[in-house]
Amino acid sequence: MQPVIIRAEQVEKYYPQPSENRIQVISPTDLSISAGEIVALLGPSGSGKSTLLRMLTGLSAPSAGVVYWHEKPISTADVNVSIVFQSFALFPWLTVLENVEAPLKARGMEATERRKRSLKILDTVGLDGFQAAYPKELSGGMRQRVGFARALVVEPEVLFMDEPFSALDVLTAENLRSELLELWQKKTIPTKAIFLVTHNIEEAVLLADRIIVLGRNPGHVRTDFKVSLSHPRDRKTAAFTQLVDYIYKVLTQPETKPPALPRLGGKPSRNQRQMHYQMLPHARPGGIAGLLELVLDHEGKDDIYRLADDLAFEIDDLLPIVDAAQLLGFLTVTEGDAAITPTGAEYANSEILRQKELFRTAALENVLLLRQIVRALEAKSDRSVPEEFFHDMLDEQFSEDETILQLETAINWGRYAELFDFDVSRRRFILHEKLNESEPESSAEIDA
Ligand SMILES: Nc1ncnc2c1ncn2[C@@H]1O[C@H](COP(=O)(O)OP(=O)(O)OP(=O)(O)O)[C@@H](O)[C@H]1O
Repeated sequence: MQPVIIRAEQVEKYYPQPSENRIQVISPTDLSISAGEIVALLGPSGSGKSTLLRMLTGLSAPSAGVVYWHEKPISTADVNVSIVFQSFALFPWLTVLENVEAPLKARGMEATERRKRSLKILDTVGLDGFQAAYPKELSGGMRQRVGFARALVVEPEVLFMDEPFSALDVLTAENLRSELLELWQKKTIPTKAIFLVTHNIEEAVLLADRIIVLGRNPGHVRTDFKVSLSHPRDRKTAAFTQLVDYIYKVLTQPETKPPALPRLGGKPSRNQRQMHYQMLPHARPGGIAGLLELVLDHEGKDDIYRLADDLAFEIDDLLPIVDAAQLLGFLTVTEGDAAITPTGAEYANSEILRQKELFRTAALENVLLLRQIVRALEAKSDRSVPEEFFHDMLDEQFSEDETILQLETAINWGRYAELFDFDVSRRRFILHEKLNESEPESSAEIDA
């Protein structure tokens, strides 16, 4: 067991109000950070990730509870941490070298020693030759390298990062992430633990040894688990995708107790494979069409957070719509950037009947549950099947609430695509007339 460096005991954060009520941001929370681990903190907007980070670093005092640093209250301990911010937070009037020297200067280090250390760390993070440049002369990626150099130059025992890669383009972010991981794994830096706040599930799974998911209203730990995948981690492996799917599911079902972590690695079991296809994001076709039109308006590609901003949506409300568009093959998402596919663009540009046709083809190709419903309906001479039949099937994999939501979504999509109808009073699926009359070839497609 590695020693615990930071331990938060029943820490809370609330803001007093003029009235008697107070705004509770973090409810009483226990959390610790041990040597040797990279901990990623995920959670929806406003769940208190940055607030928790600030309390763990000593930047902000908890309203109640205590943060211990090597078992000493943080207020009296000799704390050695650095923080890397999303916004880089560099001094624009100082050169790269002066920016990196600043924290050493603040600690009273003598000039020659501090220059020597700063030049060495600039070299380590790939900024050799840029000492005399000013931040405004640098690209975002280079600026964040300065941010890392400035954080690492003090040789922090714990390195804190608050969404350090989210302001960077995809390739730069990927590059910096793997360089940081290399420094950490080869022990080029003496840092003993890393604490990363992120919105990016894949980033957490790529880097972290442990992932904590916060819930909100008020902020609390929903789940805290170890990631047992070995490095380097490959996004394309089954284990990686299973873990990303699992976290996604936890984040999009804030009211449900997180299920047990799936067994990772190897071939996914039949159930896991099915779940991968059957977990329908709770989105409506109208929402999907709206999103695609907006992406098309933004020249076919945009950052998901910017899209959420434009729509005045919480990111967590937008994610199921993005996920649905992705599942249908209308959108691809890489590292937070959504790009419309040719079919997606055609869908966004078409009139309603053509849209339905495109949706129908995409749904039958990509959504196992819809294929299963249509196939079952076609197999019946009266072209109708009770809802209960699918309810029982889904019930084996999902909670009761989720089963109902899955069926609601399937009914919504199936009706819109004119694949089938649903008789609410008899709770029965009915094969859509048009499908029988005008598309006899659909069963071949369904069997494919
Ligand atoms: N001074 C304050 N007074 C009242 N409420 C505050 C104050 N500072 C922060 N909050 C609230 O605390 C909550 C948590 O904020 P915090 O920035 O820690 O969340 P977060 O999970 O990091 O969010 P994001 O992912 O959007 O950065 C938010 O609802 C915010 O509005």
